[in-house]
Amino acid sequence: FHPAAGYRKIFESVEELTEPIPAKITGVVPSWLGGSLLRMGPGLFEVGDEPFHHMFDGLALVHKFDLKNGQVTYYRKFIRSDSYVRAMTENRVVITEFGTAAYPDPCKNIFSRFFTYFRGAEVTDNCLVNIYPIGEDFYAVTETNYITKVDPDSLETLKKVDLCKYLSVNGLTAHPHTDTDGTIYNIGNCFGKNMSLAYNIVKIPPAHKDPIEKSQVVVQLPSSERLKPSYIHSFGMTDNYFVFVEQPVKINLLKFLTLWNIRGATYMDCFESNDSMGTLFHLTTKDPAGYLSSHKFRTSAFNLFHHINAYEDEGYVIVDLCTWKGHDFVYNYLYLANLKGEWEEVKRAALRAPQPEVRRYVLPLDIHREDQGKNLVSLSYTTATAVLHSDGTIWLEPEVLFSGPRQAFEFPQINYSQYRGKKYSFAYGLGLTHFIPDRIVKLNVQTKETWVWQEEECYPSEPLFVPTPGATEEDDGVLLSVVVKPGAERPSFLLILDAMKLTELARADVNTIIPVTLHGTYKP
Ligand SMILES: CCCCCCCCCCCCCCCC(=O)OC/C=C(C)/C=C/C=C(C)/C=C/C1=C(C)CCCC1(C)C
Ligand SMILES: [Fe+2]
Repeated sequence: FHPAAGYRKIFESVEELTEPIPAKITGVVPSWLGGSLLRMGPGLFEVGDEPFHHMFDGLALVHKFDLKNGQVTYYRKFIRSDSYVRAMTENRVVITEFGTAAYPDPCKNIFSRFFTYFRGAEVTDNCLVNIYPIGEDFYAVTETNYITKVDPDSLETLKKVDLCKYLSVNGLTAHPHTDTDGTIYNIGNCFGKNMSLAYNIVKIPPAHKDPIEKSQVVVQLPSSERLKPSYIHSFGMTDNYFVFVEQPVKINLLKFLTLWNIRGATYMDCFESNDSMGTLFHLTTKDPAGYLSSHKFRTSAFNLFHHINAYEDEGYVIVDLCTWKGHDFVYNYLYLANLKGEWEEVKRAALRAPQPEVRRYVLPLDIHREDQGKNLVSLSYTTATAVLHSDGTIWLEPEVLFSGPRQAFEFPQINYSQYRGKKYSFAYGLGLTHFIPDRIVKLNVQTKETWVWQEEECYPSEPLFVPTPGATEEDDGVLLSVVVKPGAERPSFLLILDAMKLTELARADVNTIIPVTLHGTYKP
C-alpha cells in the first residue's frame, strides 16, 4: 500500500509559526462553516541529540485552522509546558515522557542529584492528546493530573492547572463527556490513602468562571485487582448510565511508585497485561445516589481506547467500541522506530500486534436468577448475546460491526451534540492499515455499510463531524480532517467532506507538513 513510506513525514519535527498562513482552497467551503478547528499532537520528536522513542512522547503542538467567509488560514504553536520550556532551556529531555526517560543532568553535582532522587521525578505536563472546552476556556490535555489552559485565538499557553488541587484523582482521560446542559463528566485513576484503589468519575458543573474549582467526584468504582488498576482511555455515557470497561491492560502501582528511582524507566514500564481476567464491564447510574450494578459483566480479553457511543434501548445498554483483540498492550507497537520504518518493516513490526475490531456489546438491565444459561438479549437488531452463569456473572459476546485484517477503524467520532447517548446510525473514523492512517471511513452501525475516502500518498487524521445548522438528518454535516500528502507542492490540507456521501467538498492546501494529530475540537 505505501511503498514510498510517505507516512514517515507525519512523525518528523516541525517549527511553530509566527503568524497564521493562508491556505489555497479547491472546491467550495460551505458558507455556514465559520469557526476554528483545534487539534493536538506531537510536534517535536527530539531535543538536541536526544530522540523521543514513543508516538506519545513528542512535545505538544497545538494546531488551528480558521474558517471564515469561505477562506482558511492555518496556525500552530508549541505548548509552553514545563516539559517544553525546560527541554528548550537545557537542550535535553528533562522530564520523563510516556516512553522516553529523562536522565539526570550530568552538570549537576552529586548533592542536587541526590535530592532529585528522593523528591521523585516530575509527572509530565506534555498535553499532546486533546484540546477541549471547559466552560469558556480551552484546555490542552494528556492523561496526567496536569492540564494546560490555552488561548484558542492566539494559541498562547495561559496556565498549567494541577487537577489534584481540586479532585482526588491521579489523572483524567483525554475523552470527557458533555451533557446537554454543559455538565462535563470524566473518569480517572485514584491511588488513594492506604493504597486503596478506585476509578473516580468526576463532574464539572457548567459555570461561567473557573468551573474546575466546582468539580467533584460523583462515583467511585473499586479496582477488581489489588495494586493493579486498569488503564483507561475513555468511557461511555448514556442518558442514565456510565459505562466503564475494565481492560486487562494494567498499571502496576508498585512499579509506578518505584519508577522514578530506576534509571531509564518510563510510564511504559508500568504497564502489564493480565492474561486471565478477560475484560469486565461496569455500569453505574449517573444519578448521584446511583448504584453500581450488582451484576458482573464479563467477556474475553481486549484492549480498549475509544468508546464510539452507548445508549439505552428496551431495557438494554448498547455499547459500541473500537477494540483490539487480546491482552497484549497495543501501545507496545507504537514506538516511533516501528512506525517510521520502510513499509515492509512497518508491516513486520505490526504483525504480532492485537487485531482491531469494531464491536457492539449489549448489557441487559433487568436480570432474573431463573434466566440462568439463557441469552438475555432479545433486541431485534443485534446478534450480541449476554448469558447469565450460575456464579451470577453475565458472559457477553459481541456483534462485530466492522472487521478487516489489520484494518482498524479508530479515532471514532459521531454526531455528538445530537446523538451522544442516543440510538444512532453513523460512526466516522480514521482507517489504519498496520497502524498507518490512510483513509477516512463512515460506518453505518445498524447495517454495517461503509463508505471510504482515500487518496494515494495521503495520511489523514481523526475526522470531526460538524452538523449543518438546522439539520434534521443524523449525517447532514461535514467531516473535517487534517491530511498530509508529502509529495505535493503544498504538502498538507484541511479536508472537508460531505458526511452523507463521504465525497470531497473542498480542501485547503497549506505550504507546510503538519505532523500527526490525535484529537481535537471544532469551535464554532
Ligand atoms: C493519528 C494516527 C496515529 C497513527 C498511529 C497510532 C495508531 C493507534 C492505534 C491504536 C489506537 C490508540 C489510541 C490512543 C490514542 C492516544 O491519544 O493515546 C495517547 C495517550 C497518552 C499520551 C497517554 C499518556 C498517559 C500517561 C502519561 C499516564 C500516566 C500515568 C500512569 C501511567 C500511571 C499513574 C498515573 C499517571 C501519572 C496518570
Ligand atoms: Fe484517544
